[in-house]
Amino acid sequence: MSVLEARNIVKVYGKAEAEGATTALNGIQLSVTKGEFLAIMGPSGSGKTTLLNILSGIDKPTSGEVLLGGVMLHDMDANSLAQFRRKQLGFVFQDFNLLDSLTVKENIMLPMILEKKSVSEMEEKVQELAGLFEIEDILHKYPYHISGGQQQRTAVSRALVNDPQIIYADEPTGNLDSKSSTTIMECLEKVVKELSTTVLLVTHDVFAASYCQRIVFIRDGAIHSSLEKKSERTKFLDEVMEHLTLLGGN
Ligand SMILES: Nc1ncnc2c1ncn2[C@@H]1O[C@H](COP(=O)(O)OP(=O)(O)OP(=O)(O)O)[C@@H](O)[C@H]1O
Repeated sequence: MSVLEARNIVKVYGKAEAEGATTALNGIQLSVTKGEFLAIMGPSGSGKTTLLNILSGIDKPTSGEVLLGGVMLHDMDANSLAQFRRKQLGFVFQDFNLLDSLTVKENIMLPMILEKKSVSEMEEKVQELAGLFEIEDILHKYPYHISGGQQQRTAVSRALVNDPQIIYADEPTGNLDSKSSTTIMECLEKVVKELSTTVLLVTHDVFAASYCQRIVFIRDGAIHSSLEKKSERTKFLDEVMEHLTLLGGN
C-alpha cells in the first residue's frame, strides 16, 4: 500500500520563462509504500530540500500532485493543512529543534498537547517511546544537559507521539559524530521495524543512507536512478559509494 505518492512534481522558482527563473524539480514521480525506509540523495543543488518541502506541504509545487495516505496535500486550505501536518507527519531535523526551556519529557509531549490529548494518554506514550529509545533516565533533563545522540533520540520520540503516517528526516546525522550517527540510524531502523512507520530520509551521508531499504538519487531536479538493498548494510554502503562516483557531483 502506498503511503506517499508524488505525481509529476515540477517546481520553478521565479516566474516561469522569466530571466532568472530556476527549475528546481522537473517531473518527479515517487511512490513510497507503508513501512518503507527510503533515502533521497543527490548532489548539492539537485533539489532535495525543495522536494522535501513539497512532500511535507511546506511549499507548493508549480504543477503536479502529492498524495499522503490518499489525501491530496495541496488541495487543503492553510488550516486543514496545518492540522494534517501536525497529526500525520513527523519531522526530524539536523539541528534537533528541541526547545531549551522545556525538559526532554515536555519536548516529547508538546505535539500531543497541541492535539489536546489527555494527560494519561500523554504519559503512556512518553513512557512507551522513552523505553523504546532508552531515554527514560533523562526525561527530567533539559536539552543542553544531554548529548547530541540523546537530543536526537528525543527528537525522534517527539516526531512519533501522534502516530504519524510518515517521518521526514532532513540530514538527521548532519551534526553528529559517528557513534551518535549510528545510534540515530539504529533508532530510525527501529521506527520502521518495530512501529511499521514509514521513514523518508534526505541525506548527503552515505553511511546514513546505507541503513535504508531503497535510495533514490536525484540530479538536476529529476530522478536519476535508484538502488535497493539486497545484501547486508556494509555491502550496500560500498555499492552506494560506487554509484555516487558514477553519478558525480559532491
Ligand atoms: N527560494 C529559492 N528561490 C530561488 N531558487 C531556489 C530557492 N531555493 C532553492 N533554489 C534553487 O533550486 C535548486 C535546488 O535547490 P535545493 O535547495 O532544493 O537543493 P538541495 O539538493 O537541497 O541542495 P543542498 O544539498 O545544497 O542543500 C538550486 O538551483 C537552488 O539554487
